[in-house]
Amino acid sequence: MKKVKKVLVTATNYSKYCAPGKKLLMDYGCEIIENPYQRPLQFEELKDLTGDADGVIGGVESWNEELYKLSPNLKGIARFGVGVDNIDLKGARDHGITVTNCPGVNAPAVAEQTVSLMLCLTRQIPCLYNAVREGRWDRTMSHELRSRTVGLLGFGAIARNVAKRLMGFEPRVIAYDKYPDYRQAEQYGVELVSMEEVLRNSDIISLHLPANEETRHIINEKTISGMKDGVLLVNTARGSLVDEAALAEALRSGKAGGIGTDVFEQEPADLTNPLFSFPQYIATPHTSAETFENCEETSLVTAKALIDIFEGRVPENKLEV
Ligand SMILES: NC(=O)c1ccc[n+]([C@@H]2O[C@H](COP(=O)([O-])OP(=O)(O)OC[C@H]3O[C@@H](n4cnc5c(N)ncnc54)[C@H](O)[C@@H]3O)[C@@H](O)[C@H]2O)c1
Ligand SMILES: O=C(O)[C@H](O)COP(=O)(O)O
Repeated sequence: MKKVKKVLVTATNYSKYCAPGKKLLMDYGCEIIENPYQRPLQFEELKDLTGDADGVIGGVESWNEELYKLSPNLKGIARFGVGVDNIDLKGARDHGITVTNCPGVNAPAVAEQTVSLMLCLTRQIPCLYNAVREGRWDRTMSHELRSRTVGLLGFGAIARNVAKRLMGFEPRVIAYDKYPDYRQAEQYGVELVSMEEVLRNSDIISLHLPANEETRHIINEKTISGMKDGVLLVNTARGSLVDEAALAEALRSGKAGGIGTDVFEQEPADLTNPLFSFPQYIATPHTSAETFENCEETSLVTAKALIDIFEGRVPENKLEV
């Protein structure tokens, strides 16, 4: 008889919204252990849960050598998303653990939230809502996106979905990517330029890069000084891409006209962070990918990846180190 596989799910929102993937795993004969907290797990919590897991459907918690040693049965980590900056991939390989992610699956959801943040900033919707509630009939003027230049840093799956969704608003869209794909850029009506040109020419800059040593604090005092006065910044990628102290200074000096973020250097967000004192700073709690549609699709991709691993097949979305 086939041994029951234990699957630890650390990704949040799984129990309610991931029925298709959950069913696939249960039909295969898996026992599912879910994240008892609706937040990223800490090491101490993980180590108590991972001991006899054969597979993990992972969120943004950290996976490292110490945890791999405490997880002798672990054969696969299926990342419930794209970013794998939280997973020691070499360590996983050395312990015979296959890691997969879900490239492109949550891109429509994240792009939609990115464009929503852009619109909130350009049309100043949160500030104006507060004004109405406080009895100020503040008929502030705004720009339309059709007169703006939007600059994308990174032109991968999410950035392309942003460009596609922006088309109807008719801005000029420029982008920088270390590995430029000119055919894709043409398809989405985007001009590929240098990073300096994105910084210098954009009214709105949106970040769509992976988090790694090279991209850490890519938005800092120096790069901000190369931006237009009054620039609007949107970050739905990772908190580590920005130096939050430099962002606060940019808002204080007026160099930045507004900042919209879904991600933070520390999550959950630290409310003592000076950024929260600026009304032009708007934030969501890492929810860009939290849509019903994405959760269902991602649950299927992650379930299929783990079943492939349990069956000894190489999943198509296996990450190479
Ligand atoms: N807020 C959320 O919920 C959420 C959801 C999904 C993804 N993300 C984050 O967004 C990031 C981007 O996601 P994606 O699906 O577009 O990934 P992707 O891999 O499709 O795109 C990333 C792009 O960045 C480019 N790139 C890599 N390093 C670069 C560098 N140093 N300089 C310039 N370009 C570089 C790559 O060539 C690629 O085109 C993910 O890595 C993840 O961290 C956040
Ligand atoms: O990298 C990602 O895809 C996002 O951060 C979404 O991951 P989460 O749903 O686990 O936050």
